Amino acid sequence: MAKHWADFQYEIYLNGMTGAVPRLPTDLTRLEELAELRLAPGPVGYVAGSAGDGSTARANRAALARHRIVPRMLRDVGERDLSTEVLGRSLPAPLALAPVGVLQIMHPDAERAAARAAAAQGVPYILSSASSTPMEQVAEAMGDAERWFQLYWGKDREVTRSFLGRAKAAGFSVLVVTLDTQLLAWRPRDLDQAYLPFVHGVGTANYFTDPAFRAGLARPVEEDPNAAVLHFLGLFGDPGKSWPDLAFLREHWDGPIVLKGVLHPDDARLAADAGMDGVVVSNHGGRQVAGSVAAADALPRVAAAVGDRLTVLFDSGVRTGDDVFKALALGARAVLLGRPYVYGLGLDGQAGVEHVIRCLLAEFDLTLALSGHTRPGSVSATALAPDPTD
Ligand SMILES: Cc1cc2nc3c(=O)[nH]c(=O)nc-3n(C[C@H](O)[C@H](O)[C@H](O)COP(=O)(O)O)c2cc1C
Ligand SMILES: CC(C)CC(=O)C(=O)O
Repeated sequence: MAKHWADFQYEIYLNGMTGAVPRLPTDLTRLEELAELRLAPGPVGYVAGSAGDGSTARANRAALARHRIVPRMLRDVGERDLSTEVLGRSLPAPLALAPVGVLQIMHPDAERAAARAAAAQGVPYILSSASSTPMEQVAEAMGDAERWFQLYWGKDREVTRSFLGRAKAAGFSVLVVTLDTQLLAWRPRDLDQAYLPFVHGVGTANYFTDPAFRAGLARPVEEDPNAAVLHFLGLFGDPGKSWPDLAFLREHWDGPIVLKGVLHPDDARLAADAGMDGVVVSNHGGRQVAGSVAAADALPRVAAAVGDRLTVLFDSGVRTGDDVFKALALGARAVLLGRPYVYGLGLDGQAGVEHVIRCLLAEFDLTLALSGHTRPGSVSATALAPDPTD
C-alpha cells in the first residue's frame, strides 16, 4: 500500500497505545489560543496581531468558511498523489511555508528550526529578508532542501543587489518579492504594547551582516546598534517603487520571480506583462490593509485573469486541510502557510512545525479523498457549492 499523508492519523492512534497523545492540538485553529496562553505577550501579540481592528484577518477566515465542498462518491480514491509542480519544481504537496521574519521572538532556534522542519517534510521554506538568522546560516541548516528567498525591496539598490547575490550563492531558487509592506501598517496591538521586534535588534540579521548595508552606516553596527536599527527601519520598505522598477529585479535574478501581495486582477496582468513568473494572492494575513478584500475573495478573479500566464499561489487565513482544498478549487496552484507554523515553532520548536505541516497535509489528503479526488490538479470550482453571495 502506498504511503499517504493521511496515515499520520494512524501513527497518532498507535502511539496512543503507549499513553502518548500529541503535544499540540491536531485542530490547527486551536494553536492561536494556546500560544496566547503560553507565550510572552509582546511576541504573541506581534504574531497574532493584524492591521487596524483586525477586520481583514477575520474576513480571510470568513471568506474561506463561506465556501462549502460538495463531496463526490464512488470515485476510487484508494491511491492518491499530492505532488504538484510549481514553478518547474516538483513539490510533495501544494504547500510551502510562508516567509515570516523575526522568528527568534518565538523560539531561540528561530528560522533554522522552521527551515529544518520544512526540509524534513520536503516542503519548500521561504526565508524572509527580515529573518533573525543570516540567510547563509539558514541555508547551511537545510542541506540541499528546497528554499526560496523573500525580498523586502527597499530603498537601497546596493543592498537589494547584494541580497540577490547572497541568496543565489546560498542556493535559494525562487525569488518572492513582497509588494504590500512598503510601510509598516497601523497595528494597534503592537502600538499599545510599544513592541516592535526590530527595535530590539530582531529581524535585522541579514542586513547587519550585509556588506552593502554596513557600507551605508556612519559607524559600525557593533559600535552604534541603535543607529543601525534606525537605518534599517528607514530603508527596508520603499513606498516610491512602481511597476517599471521591476526591470531591475528581472535583470538581476535569473530564476523564477513571484510577486507577493497581489489582490487586483489588473495588478496580476501587470505582473505578467513585467515578465514575472507568479503571484501570491495575499493580504499579508490581514496585517497591512484593514478593511481589505479577503484574500480568498480576490483569488478567483486573479486566477481568471492570469491563470494561463502565471503561477497563482495563495495565502492569508489557511488553517485547515479543507482551506487548502478550497484555495485550489478557487484557482491556486499551491498555498503558503503563515501563523500556524509560527505558533507550532513557539510552542514546540522544530517538532511543533513538523506537527503543523503533517496535520495540515493529513487533513488535506483526507479532504481530497473523501470528496472524491486523488490529486490536487483535479480540484476545480465544480468541487464547491455555488457561492451564496454570487
Ligand atoms: C509574525 C509575522 C511576520 C511576517 N513576516 C513576513 C515577512 O517578513 N515577509 C513577508 O513577505 N511576509 C511576512 N508575513 C506574512 C506571511 O508571509 C503571510 O502572508 C501571512 O502570514 C499569511 O497569513 P496567515 O498568517 O493567515 O496564514 C508575516 C506574517 C507574520 C504573522
Ligand atoms: C514589517 C515587516 C518587516 C515584517 C512583516 O512582514 C510583518 O510583521 O508582517
